[in-house]
Amino acid sequence: MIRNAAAALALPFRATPLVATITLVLTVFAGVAPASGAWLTMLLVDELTSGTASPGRAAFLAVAAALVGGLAIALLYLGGHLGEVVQQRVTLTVESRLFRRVATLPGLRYVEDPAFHDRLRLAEQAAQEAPGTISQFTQEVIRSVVLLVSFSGALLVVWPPMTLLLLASVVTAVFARLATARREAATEEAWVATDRRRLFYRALLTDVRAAKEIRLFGLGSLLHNRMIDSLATVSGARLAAARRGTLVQSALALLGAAVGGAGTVVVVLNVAAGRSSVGDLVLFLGAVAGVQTGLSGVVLQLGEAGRAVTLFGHYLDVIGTHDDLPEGTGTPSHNASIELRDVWFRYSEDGPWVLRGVNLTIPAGRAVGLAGVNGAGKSTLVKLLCRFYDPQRGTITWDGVDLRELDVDGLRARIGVVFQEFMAYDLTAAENIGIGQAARLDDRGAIEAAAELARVADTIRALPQGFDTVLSRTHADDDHPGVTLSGGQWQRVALARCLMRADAELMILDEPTSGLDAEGEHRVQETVRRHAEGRTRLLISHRMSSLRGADLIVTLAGGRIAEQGRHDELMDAGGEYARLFRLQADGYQDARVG
Ligand SMILES: Nc1ncnc2c1ncn2[C@@H]1O[C@H](COP(=O)(O)OP(=O)(O)OP(=O)(O)O)[C@@H](O)[C@H]1O
Repeated sequence: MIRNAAAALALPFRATPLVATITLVLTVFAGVAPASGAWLTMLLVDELTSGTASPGRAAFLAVAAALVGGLAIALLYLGGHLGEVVQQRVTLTVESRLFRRVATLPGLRYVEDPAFHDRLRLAEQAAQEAPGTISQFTQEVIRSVVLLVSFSGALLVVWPPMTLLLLASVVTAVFARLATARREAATEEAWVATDRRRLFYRALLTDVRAAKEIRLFGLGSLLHNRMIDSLATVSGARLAAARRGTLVQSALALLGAAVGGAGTVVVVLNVAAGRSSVGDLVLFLGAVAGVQTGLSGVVLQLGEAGRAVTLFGHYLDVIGTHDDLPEGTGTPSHNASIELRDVWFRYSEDGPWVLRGVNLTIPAGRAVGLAGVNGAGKSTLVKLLCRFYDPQRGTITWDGVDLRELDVDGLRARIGVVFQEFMAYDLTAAENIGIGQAARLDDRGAIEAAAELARVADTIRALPQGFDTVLSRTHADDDHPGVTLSGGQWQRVALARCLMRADAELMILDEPTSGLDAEGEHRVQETVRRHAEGRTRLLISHRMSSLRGADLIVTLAGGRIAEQGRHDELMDAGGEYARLFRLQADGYQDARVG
């Protein structure tokens, strides 16, 4: 808690040292002003009721009291504005640090972990709320501490026990508020998973990709009910926490009023008995009102700040998250010969093994076809080659060097991939292709050449704004009307994106032509074959005919390599490959086909 609060408090000074310091100084002045005003008013009342009042002195005191009052208000506004400046800078700093950490996580472990997403949501919430809440609270505390100290000094002069009584009620209120804040933060943490489901249903209801199924299967009410149920559960829990907090606050406010009232009676009796002056009474009333108002502000904000500080811990956790893969430093050679030795892999410690001792050589410059039933582990193997995870046992080497020893960005720069679940970005056609090599995002020649290779260039040129057409209906506007491509056209765009990496030594194509029409598939395969000649290729497909021309065909079954060889060898062997090949070939037999 203390570590979180210290880090949160240090943030404004890190984000904008000068403005934060000026704000701090102004805040101290703003705290001193009310007590100075009350003191001057006491002197004025005593002057007027002394019986020997000097008009010049009285007028001076009146002007001074008015000036101090005006200055206090001006300082309050100025401090408020500077506080806003600090808050904006801090928000920028924390958001930047948070998402830099997320953007630079090398592996997929955290991104696939729901607990990490929950922490990230809490961290983002804290990053947005905490700096403002905490810096406002800090200002309030400084102002109130100065106020409390200065008025306590004044109270000590009038009636010392009152100072102790007020301080005691302050300490009680502070502890009660902190306990409530902790409960509120715990509520937030406990319900974040439920809230995640609410957001999931909410996103589904508005997702254009889900819209067809939601309508056809009539899922609208179901999803809506689930979303509202999640919301009701979370808001019920929040209300319960808030209710307890309000009860405690009200009780404390009554206690404060009783203490103030009792003190006032004592001082009034003292004035009536002639032991204190009327000025003392004025100062006392001003002090009690000032301290109670100031403190109720602090105590109210204390709840918000306490909650923000607790949640801020998640922000510190996220930015302090260690890489999910150990860092390598080696540069991969240009010779992409790949070797898997007894590779075992599973997605979680208690999950089933997906790969169970895979041994495979992918020779440099050769094409290897990979086949296997659904769930055999083909895409998993691709993810290991891209080093999104490390195998639990065994090694994968690139030209003899373990992937763990290579710089991960350097390794990935040498690989061009069409993933089975490729992304369709809501960007222009040129950007959708160019991001395959971000450094050449503006190289229109290279982008068009890649589109030609993937045989999608003519389709794109025919769009309303050619390569500048936004491939999205969601993010289009009047000036940039968007279009929706067909599934096969998108697949060609993804292939063009992969082909942007003209110098990639390893090309991985995971079902790259499954959505293409028969002629398109044939042509694309021909073009890719010619273009990728001499590079190491891993081709995954359920269409056995696509793999036929590969230098080596491998089938995965039960997490192991079941067979490998050239097409003719595997057909002669009569194993799983031959069985699947014949099955698919039979599907094309028709007496009318010559
Ligand atoms: N991110 C993940 N977390 C946990 N399990 C996963 C993950 N991705 C895949 N799996 C599991 O790993 C196994 C292999 O999946 P993989 O996607 O590698 O199969 P595949 O051979 O590519 O299948 P398909 O032919 O259907 O594309 C499956 O049982 C799947 O449920």
